Amino acid sequence: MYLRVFSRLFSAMAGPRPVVLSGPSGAGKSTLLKRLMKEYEGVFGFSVSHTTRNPRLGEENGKDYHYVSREAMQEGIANGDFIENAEFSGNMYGTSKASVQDVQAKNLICILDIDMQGVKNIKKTDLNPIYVSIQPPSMEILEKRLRDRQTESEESLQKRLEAARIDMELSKEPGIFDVVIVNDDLEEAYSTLKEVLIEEITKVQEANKS
Ligand SMILES: Nc1ncnc2c1ncn2[C@@H]1O[C@H](COP(=O)(O)OP(=O)(O)OP(=O)(O)O)[C@@H](O)[C@H]1O
Ligand SMILES: Nc1nc2c(ncn2[C@@H]2O[C@H](COP(=O)(O)O)[C@@H](O)[C@H]2O)c(=O)[nH]1
Repeated sequence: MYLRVFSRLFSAMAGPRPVVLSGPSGAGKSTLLKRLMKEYEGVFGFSVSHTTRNPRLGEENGKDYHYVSREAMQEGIANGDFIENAEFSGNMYGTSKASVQDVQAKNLICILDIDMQGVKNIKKTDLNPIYVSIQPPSMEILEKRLRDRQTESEESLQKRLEAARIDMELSKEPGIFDVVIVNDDLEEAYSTLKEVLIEEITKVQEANKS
């Protein structure tokens, strides 16, 4: 009895669980998370990663990513500023401790959009997120989505497709993800994602009322 009360109290004090969205480049993670953040304003906060890749048209420094040089990133890693970092498609990416703390300090659900290497490294920490894999319906559809997005050179596209093949295989392994969502029909994928997160969403909404 006391243990149950204590554990409820502790989980309320600890704040909402973060959410890790992972899956192949082009599967639809950003599309889904942007929609979630728009519908549930004041509930989610995005963990703004660092990257050495160049900004895409329309992306903003400090909002989509912190765009940094390889040297600055390596220095930050050496200083212990990052929870995890990875090399993906010829660029460095990483989640800084500050980016997660900024969101958690506001008692929001922290969303991390990270690749499979990041997932494996986050599992070694005490972050305790809900792990969601967003998968495309097929390699053919993924390739079409990536090409239509017009953000990648042919070289970058091929590297991303290669990483996607590995990601799609690994996502089938039991125990890595709490849920795997196939993003075929966007409305269906979005409503499944909301169902998965509704408990945490409600917690934050209740806390915001008081
Ligand atoms: N269900 C869907 N049906 C059709 N197109 C989609 C669907 N979901 C996303 N898209 C489109 O596919 C493209 C890739 O989506 P998005 O950029 O969200 O992927 P991502 O997983 O965030 O990729 P990355 O990891 O490279 O940032 C976008 O142009 C997006 O509009
Ligand atoms: N391990 C990490 N992976 C990250 C991080 N931020 C983004 N990503 C992943 O990189 C790829 C490519 O992203 P893009 O914006 O260049 O298309 C994608 O799979 C992201 O999930 C991070 O901090 N750590």
